[in-house]
Amino acid sequence: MLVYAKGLLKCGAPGVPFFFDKRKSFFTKTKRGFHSLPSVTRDRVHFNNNLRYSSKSTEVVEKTVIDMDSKEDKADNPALSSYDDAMEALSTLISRRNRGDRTPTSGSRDKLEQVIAYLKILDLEDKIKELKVIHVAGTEGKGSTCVFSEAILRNCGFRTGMFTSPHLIDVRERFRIDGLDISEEKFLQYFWECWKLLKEKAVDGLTMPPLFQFLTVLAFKIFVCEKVDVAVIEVGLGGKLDTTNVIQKPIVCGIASLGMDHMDILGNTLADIAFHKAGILKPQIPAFTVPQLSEAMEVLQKTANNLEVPLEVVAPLDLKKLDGVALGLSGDHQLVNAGLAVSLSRCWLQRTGNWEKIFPNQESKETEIPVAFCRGLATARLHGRAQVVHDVVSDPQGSSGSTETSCGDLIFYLDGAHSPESMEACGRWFSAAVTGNKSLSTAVNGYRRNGEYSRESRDFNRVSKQILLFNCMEVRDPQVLLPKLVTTCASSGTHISRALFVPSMSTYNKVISGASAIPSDTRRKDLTWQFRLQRLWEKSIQGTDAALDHTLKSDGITALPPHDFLCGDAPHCGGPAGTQVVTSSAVMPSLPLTINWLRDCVRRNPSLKLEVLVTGSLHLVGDVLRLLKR
Ligand SMILES: Nc1ncnc2c1ncn2[C@@H]1O[C@H](COP(=O)(O)OP(=O)(O)OP(=O)(O)O)[C@@H](O)[C@H]1O
Ligand SMILES: [Mg+2]
Ligand SMILES: [Mg+2]
Repeated sequence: MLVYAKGLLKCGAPGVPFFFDKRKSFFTKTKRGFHSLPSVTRDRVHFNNNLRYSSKSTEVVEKTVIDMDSKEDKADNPALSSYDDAMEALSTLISRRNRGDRTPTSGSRDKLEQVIAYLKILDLEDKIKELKVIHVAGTEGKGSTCVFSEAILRNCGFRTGMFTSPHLIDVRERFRIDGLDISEEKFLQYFWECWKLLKEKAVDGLTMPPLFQFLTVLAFKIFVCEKVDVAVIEVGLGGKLDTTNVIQKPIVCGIASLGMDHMDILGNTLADIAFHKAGILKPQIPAFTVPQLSEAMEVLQKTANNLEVPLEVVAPLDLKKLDGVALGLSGDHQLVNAGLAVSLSRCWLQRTGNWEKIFPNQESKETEIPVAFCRGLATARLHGRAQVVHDVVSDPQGSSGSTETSCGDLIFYLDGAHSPESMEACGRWFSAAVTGNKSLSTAVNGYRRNGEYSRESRDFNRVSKQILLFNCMEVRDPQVLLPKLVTTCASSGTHISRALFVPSMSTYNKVISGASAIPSDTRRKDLTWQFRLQRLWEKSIQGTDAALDHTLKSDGITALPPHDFLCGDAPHCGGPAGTQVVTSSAVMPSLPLTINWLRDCVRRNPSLKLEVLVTGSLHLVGDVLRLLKR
């Protein structure tokens, strides 16, 4: 359903394609990846898609069969494994905490020692000391800062490795080599090498690592074997006790914007959070951060002083210095991340002795941004951060293949904000994007179908509606997140007229790939959380006190709202028998049904331009991208 535009950006660098080809068949793949191994015949391939969905609660997927013995055989011979086998093996490493259970676990202080033990088993303990690392912590903007830094150094001619989290669609997104997700072939090769060694040697006191620890040591394995010049590494959670903090001597450290998230683990004050993040600073290794609230900055500065770290606060990037080039990631907050990335990259080049070689005439012009840096900043890409996707809704009655259909427009604005500060950033970006969208020049971090520009003239006759598609994890506080979003949008002139609350499809106990099957919609879901979100929306944002379970059928499945729910000025009217309840929101039974319903809405109303902000959870954003991609 989706077409992306791969074009030349203003600075002349080719745009990086966002979605890569769907997975090639296993047979092609193994032939390409493992030439020396015996050829594989179809009947030896074992796909384990035998899944059952729980009828009870939050999308828990239970495997009816876990055939791990045969997985071990595949570890001996990667050519026998499919990508799904690797995902299934990975899923067995998911611990309680990954599933949203935040009960404190004991022994986290020993965690880094445990990671070092895994590195020893993989013969990586000394080799990772050779990696030239940029290490980035922070509450918001870590991933974006990493992506900008990686793109800058790649455009300066270096072989780059980047490890970020989380992934949205496929676990390989976490591992980029030279700016591209690692190939399946290489992933499987390194994955099984690590898996096998750890399985063999990790016994008794040292069991298999939990998921994030495994992924981190796998990243080290990949970067060492791929001989990257620079390894850009994002902290998973916090800093001090994070698995990535086994890095002893990075070239430079970055601390992105700090805010209130993961308080259950990091502490309830900004100072507590800053203390954990500052835990990545290393004696005398230069560090950069962005402007922070004084409560956070004091802690960062104190830690830096104790470690004799030169800590520099970097101002947001001045767009004028980019010579008219737009950043590859949208939103004003990205200027903050880009500024940090420029300083990190420059410092990395200087400390590795490359700055003078590459820019012999640039010493005196430190304040200028080299052209290679601009190219990196303009071509950096990251899914689900201020990403715009124009959906292509086909008109069953219209002339097929024509861009001039009689359907309305459906545009998704996707941003994985999930903290109060990022909600504000997201609200500002959404408002600016929908207001500026009339010029149709905003979709840098997104897609545009061919011929889209022909629609411009029709925009005058369209009725634009901004609606919200929202979910968040239960550990987060929607009482803070939702009002932050709505008031930020309102103060920038954007009124969100309707809100849809929907459960995510992704599960916390299964690692899936881009090609994994989309769960069927036939199962019943527990929508208690979504009804709570809706009640909150109606009460504290709309000021209504409606009895909201009117759409809930007796079998526990909600009905979809009528199609005119989004376009008319009159809000949704309905209610239990004999009552009239007026709402500006709805709980949707599932994400696939919601996307289809939105498409139906614009099919039925050619004058409607639906601008859907998808936010609150990176899982939700990833799921929507996955659905739009198909
Ligand atoms: N500098 C910033 N200030 C405020 N919000 C930001 C900033 N940078 C990014 N964001 C918000 O945070 C979201 C996540 O951005 P990004 O992936 O770069 O951060 P992250 O720290 O890696 O997040 P995560 O905790 O999901 O790993 C964005 O979608 C955006 O809403
Ligand atoms: Mg976060
Ligand atoms: Mg991240």
